[in-house]
Amino acid sequence: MARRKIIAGNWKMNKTPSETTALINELKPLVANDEVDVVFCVPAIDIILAIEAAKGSNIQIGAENMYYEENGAYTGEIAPNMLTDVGVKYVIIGHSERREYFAETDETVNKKVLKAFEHGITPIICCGETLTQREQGIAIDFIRTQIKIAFQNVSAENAANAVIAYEPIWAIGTGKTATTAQAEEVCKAIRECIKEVYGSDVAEKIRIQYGGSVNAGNAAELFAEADIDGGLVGGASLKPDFGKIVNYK
Ligand SMILES: O=C(CO)COP(=O)(O)O
Repeated sequence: MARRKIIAGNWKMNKTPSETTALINELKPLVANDEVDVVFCVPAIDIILAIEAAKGSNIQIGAENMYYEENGAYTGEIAPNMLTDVGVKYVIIGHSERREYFAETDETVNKKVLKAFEHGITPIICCGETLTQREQGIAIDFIRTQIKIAFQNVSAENAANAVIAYEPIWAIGTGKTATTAQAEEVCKAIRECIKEVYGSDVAEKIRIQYGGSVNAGNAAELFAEADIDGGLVGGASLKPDFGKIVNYK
């Protein structure tokens, strides 16, 4: 079964609201491609303007984070219904930068994933090993644990619609991409793990992205792999290069 590719940009902590409209207007014609899902995950304060600017294009807007409670005394957090209220369809959950700098754990990732589905938002669930873990040969074991905890109590129907982003931490923002074989090996292992939990139907449907120094030069080779269904792109998503990544064929 052919899975539709999903190519998402993660703007991280870049671009002010005034820069947002200009960047989306610049990229809009470059990312026009009806054969893939194109998502821009932008800072919370940019979301409303991004949605406005993306109107009439194939770009869907996502958030970079979300809290797992409905509302209340959680200063500084964004609730799921604040995102759906303005038309957000995707949310990145458990990016390694959030795990490292903002104390996110596999357990909070799981709570956020469940909450996102409850609100009809598709989570882009991030996983990935450190360089030490890779060198010690425990990368796949580590990622299997991340995945199993992230999906606890997630129904098969929801799991089939989830997106997983495999992002080796040592490849993020370093210019050091995993080789195509390394990326495919782990994405395949993730699909195998999903198959063990949910069966082959869900495993065949779920989309698995690769992220970590994806650029216009390596996207085509990565996305041609059997288990890589697109990319989560950081630095290169802020430039016209993103158009080349989306139109990688
Ligand atoms: O973390 C990433 C996307 O979420 C990858 O970032 P870079 O593409 O800048 O390496």
